[in-house]
Amino acid sequence: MANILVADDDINIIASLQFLLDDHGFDVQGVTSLEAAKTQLTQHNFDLVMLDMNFHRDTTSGCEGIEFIQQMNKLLADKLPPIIAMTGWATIDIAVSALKAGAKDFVQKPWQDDALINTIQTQIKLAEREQQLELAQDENSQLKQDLYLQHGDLIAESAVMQQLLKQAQSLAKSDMNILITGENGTGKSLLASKIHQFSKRASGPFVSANMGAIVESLFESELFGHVKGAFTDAKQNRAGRFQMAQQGTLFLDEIGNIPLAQQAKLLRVLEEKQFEPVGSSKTQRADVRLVSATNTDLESAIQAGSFRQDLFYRLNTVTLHMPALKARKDDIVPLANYFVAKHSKHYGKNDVCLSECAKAALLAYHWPGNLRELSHCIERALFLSDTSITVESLNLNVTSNLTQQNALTSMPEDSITTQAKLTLDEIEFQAMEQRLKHFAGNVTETAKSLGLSRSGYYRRLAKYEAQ
Ligand SMILES: Nc1ncnc2c1ncn2[C@@H]1O[C@H](COP(=O)(O)OP(=O)(O)OP(=O)(O)O)[C@@H](O)[C@H]1O
Repeated sequence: MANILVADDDINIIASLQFLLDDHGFDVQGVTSLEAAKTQLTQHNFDLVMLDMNFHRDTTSGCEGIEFIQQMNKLLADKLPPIIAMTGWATIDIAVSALKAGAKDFVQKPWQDDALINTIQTQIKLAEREQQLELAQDENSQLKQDLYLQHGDLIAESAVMQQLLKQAQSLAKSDMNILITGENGTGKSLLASKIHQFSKRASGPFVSANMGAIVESLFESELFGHVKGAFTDAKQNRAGRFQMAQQGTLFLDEIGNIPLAQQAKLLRVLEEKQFEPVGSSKTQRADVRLVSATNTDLESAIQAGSFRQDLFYRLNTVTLHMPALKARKDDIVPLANYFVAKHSKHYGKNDVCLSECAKAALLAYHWPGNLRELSHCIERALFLSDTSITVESLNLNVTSNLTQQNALTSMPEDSITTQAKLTLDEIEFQAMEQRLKHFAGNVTETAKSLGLSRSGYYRRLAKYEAQ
């Protein structure tokens, strides 16, 4: 039901509008002064304002109404609902000035009921459409980010992955919340996007948010959005992930990283299926299917008091575990071939293949960084290879930056030349990758040793992955 504020010093006008609008299903709040109108507008959400232009018996200039519109536009900007100016007979100049000041339309008193209702409905619809447009623009940029996930191929030849996919496919049809566990780089995000594609919500958006990369002070704004002016840097209305994911799937990655204080806020949305953007008291329905992922042991985190048990139960109606790459050996060579094809295309190389010895080496390696490490390992090897990827070009025995230096010095001359052609970004990325290997895939330790926060680490990683 739409809420309408009627501001007029004549209580008869308020009463008759209340009567008429009530009859058409609107909720009406009446005020007889501009001060009261200002209080209402700053403290509550309205869908429309009907504003008289003169509030003192002896004034007919309309200046009071016009000044009020200008003042409210400055104060509330995008949060200001559409205003319809009410003018008396023969005051067309006032109506024009009101439109110039920011009113959306005007009606002349005495009004015709049908025309008035029509004007009100049109303005409310237009305002809604404007809001949806803003939301769609935010969604578009988010969807572009997620595109690579939506179209990513998923290689799963091992029995364990076949079984997991079958399970995911049947669970996807329900609307249950799903928790995906597994080490970093095992393909949790990719599985989440597949669950979305298998689900009834496939035609809706797939929106992801990395909880490890969100600064705590912006947590609510990121998830639930904010309205302009809600805090110092809130220059525009902004849709949060829950709004962007309406009728689709929201993927919360690194769920174990949500600070305790914020966990309560997420829990409330999951329990009540509704939320309010920061700075707004307008409640919105959360029509999303939640898939979350973690590489931490949430049950231990619950024991340690750093993760809420009630939130855990809300998130994991069902749990899917992504096995580490070393536990699905049958996938290693098909995945390596897939990455060779993918990166070859990117670098314009043709007909590069894995030597038999290289395949054996890939199978023997323990892959602490899982598929992400395999992908980067193949990409780097492609740089160094012409027709065949050899064991040497895979460079698999390196366990620290120091040994990486040694390995570099023992490389053939032309390989060093190729390394020397790497950009600073590529060198930095290699260093991050080596460090991750050194800490056996533990992101917290890796980030700490590089002097980065976890979120800083993920931001850099995301930058390379987008390249
Ligand atoms: N089965 C698969 N087939 C092909 N590519 C895959 C597969 N699984 C993962 N990948 C690719 O490996 C990389 C890492 O996967 P993804 O980001 O899904 O892992 P993750 O477990 O979510 O990692 P993190 O825990 O670090 O967020 C991505 O580039 C992804 O496209």
